[in-house]
Amino acid sequence: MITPNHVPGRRAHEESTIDINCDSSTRGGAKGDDYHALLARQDAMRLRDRLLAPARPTSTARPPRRAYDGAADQQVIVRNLALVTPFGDLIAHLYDALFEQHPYLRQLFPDSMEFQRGHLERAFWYLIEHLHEPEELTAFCVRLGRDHRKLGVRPVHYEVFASALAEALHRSARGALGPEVEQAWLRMVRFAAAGMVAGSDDALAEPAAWSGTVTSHQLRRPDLAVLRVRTAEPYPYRPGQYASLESPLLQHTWRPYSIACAWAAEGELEFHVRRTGSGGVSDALTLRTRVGDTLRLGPAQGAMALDDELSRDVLIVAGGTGWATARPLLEELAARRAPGRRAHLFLGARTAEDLYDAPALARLEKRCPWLRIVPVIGEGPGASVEGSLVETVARQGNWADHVAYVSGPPAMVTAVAWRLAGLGLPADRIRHDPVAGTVPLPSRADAAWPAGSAPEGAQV
Ligand SMILES: NC(=O)C1=CN([C@@H]2O[C@H](COP(=O)(O)OP(=O)(O)OC[C@H]3O[C@@H](n4cnc5c(N)ncnc54)[C@H](O)[C@@H]3O)[C@@H](O)[C@H]2O)C=CC1
Repeated sequence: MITPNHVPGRRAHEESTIDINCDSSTRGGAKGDDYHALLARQDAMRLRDRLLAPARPTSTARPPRRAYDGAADQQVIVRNLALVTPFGDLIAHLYDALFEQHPYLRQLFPDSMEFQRGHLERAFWYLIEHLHEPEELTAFCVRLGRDHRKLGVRPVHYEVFASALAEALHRSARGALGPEVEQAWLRMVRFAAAGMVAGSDDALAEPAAWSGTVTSHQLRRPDLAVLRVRTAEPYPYRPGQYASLESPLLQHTWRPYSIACAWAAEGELEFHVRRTGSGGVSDALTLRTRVGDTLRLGPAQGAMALDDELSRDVLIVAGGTGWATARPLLEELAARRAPGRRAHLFLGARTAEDLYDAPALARLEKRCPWLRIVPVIGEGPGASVEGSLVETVARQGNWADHVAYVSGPPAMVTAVAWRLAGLGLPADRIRHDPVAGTVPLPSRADAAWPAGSAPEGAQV
């Protein structure tokens, strides 16, 4: 079996710290916590090496690796896709091979691999689609590598992954895979891995994951909770970004939730969670989490932050708990809006009671005369007479000169984004977080969700 000691190109300081094949018996009873303690020690050594090494540019400033001809590999891979699709089978073979070769790695993954497989499939499609754009691909992989630290993934695992992929490609192609196709796939994955390692290296000075204590838990609707969480260490983020949360009730299962406050007053972050079914993270966070419980948070992510220059009027369209993304943006706007600029908030809710954060809305409305708030109620008392959220937005303004921020159910985000694009708003001014689904969006911001995460209710 491959161990880190056999992995080519591995740096000396990685040799002594982690044996990825270790299990509880070989580690004298070491379980997941000890594994993460080992990783933290390894990170500290990598950081020390880095600080003592001569200065080098960060990944964002790093020039693209010109030697890699991604476009050529893209052609080879695309021409031979039939050999290894559907990816569902390839990915099943891949994880089988990975866990056969390195059983210890199984404990880094959730019990159910369903989401994981979906994410990897999306990641493969994303890689293949962007292989001719190395800069964009590198930026994506750098972000992914930073995020993967929370999962316990370390540089050495990428080569192990490539080896399992090679095995899976052959199993999928049933002996018909030539060396040209195999090598194109492996070069693609190693190119991505190099970006992820760079992202992980750049993030060495921050925790792989933040520990947070629940300080408040309010059930605002039978299926909707507002939680406040105080992190042990400062948690850097920009208003509009999201964090992946892991509950101790469902280890290794992470779900993204917007950080619903612009600033962490007294070190506390706010999250709004709608329960989407039984047994999942949203179920744990709404119905089975109490004050005093500890959650883990991945690094803040997402491209929904306000521009540095606020030179345009702003349109915000939010549906349901998508309000959690909208609220911090408005709070930040209230603090640094350019004189004369206006903002419009269209907030969709199933019923009037589902406007679950009415006091915060009322405060904003009172404080911000430049803000127009349009609640769009789906049914019952106060139901909108203008139709759906999308229709109401389309009817109530000329949005072509605005910058728009859209958050909510994936189908809503997709519908609003297309409608706004149809009304003349350029795609690069329609901002939204990644949307898992099969319908393409007008912008190209719909990159794959980070591994181990998916929006609650996402149609992966
Ligand atoms: N909790 C959080 O921090 C965040 C959650 N989200 C996502 O927002 C969604 C919120 O779910 P719920 O609160 O249950 O919202 P919901 O299902 O109650 O929908 C809220 C509103 O969105 C609109 N809408 C829903 N489906 C639509 C469709 N197919 N087309 C057009 N408009 C539609 C309607 O106006 C509806 O009243 C989830 O998918 C979640 O992943 C997004 C950002 C942050």
